[in-house]
Amino acid sequence: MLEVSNLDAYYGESIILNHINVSVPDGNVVCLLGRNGVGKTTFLKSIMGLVKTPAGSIQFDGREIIFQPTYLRARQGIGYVPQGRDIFPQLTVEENLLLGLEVCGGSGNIGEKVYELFPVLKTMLKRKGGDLSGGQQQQLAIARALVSEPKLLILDEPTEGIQPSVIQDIGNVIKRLKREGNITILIVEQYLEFVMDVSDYYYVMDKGCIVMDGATTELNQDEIQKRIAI
Ligand SMILES: Nc1ncnc2c1ncn2[C@@H]1O[C@H](COP(=O)(O)OP(=O)(O)OP(=O)(O)O)[C@@H](O)[C@H]1O
Repeated sequence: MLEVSNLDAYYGESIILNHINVSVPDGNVVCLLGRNGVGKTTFLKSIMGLVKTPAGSIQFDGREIIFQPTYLRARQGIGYVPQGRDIFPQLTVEENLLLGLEVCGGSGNIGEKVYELFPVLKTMLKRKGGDLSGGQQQQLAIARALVSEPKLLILDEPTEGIQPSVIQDIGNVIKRLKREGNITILIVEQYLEFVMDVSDYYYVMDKGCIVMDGATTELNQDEIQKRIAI
């Protein structure tokens, strides 16, 4: 589904990512772990075309996308939930969800599926996005990305600053989406238990390089904890 090879990324003249190789197979949930500031968000932004990537390859669904603008990457089926969620606080929940349709030109409807996955949103459609709790905003951001039925869903630290019961709800949604099988998921995350609960495969990043990877079932918690501890 997503094959990233020898990818470099820069902010101005500063190199942030160095020869990154990451593979996200069809139907899998893959997590990228690492300390603060090692380049995880930059990696996700590279996939979306939001940073300078002068070298390497990003193949999505068999097609090279590294030179494509962000809107085309989204239109081809990559849904992105950035860190901090980017909910529009003055718009209602429903209006925020409708914005998810803009990816495919603003046509279509919000499918019932989104409300099945996040029942809490259905009870809050007329509320302002800014009045929701952090956990509800995270659910709204994921729901908004799902409205356009992406093939690949990318989540940047979905558990950050969120209470445990909502983390569990989000984990259950990810597992359900995986079971149902129409989506592939890439998650940047620092919460190891969550990674172990939801993912098939993991990568660890340090100083802009991938330093470890493997199947989640074979993950050595102590070793990873050492690599991601601050
Ligand atoms: N817009 C920017 N301009 C210049 N440097 C940046 C910019 N955004 C991030 N950086 C730098 O790039 C490096 C990688 O940052 P990035 O946000 O990708 O790390 P991260 O692993 O996602 O960290 P965190 O978990 O804190 O989000 C850091 O040194 C950061 O200071």
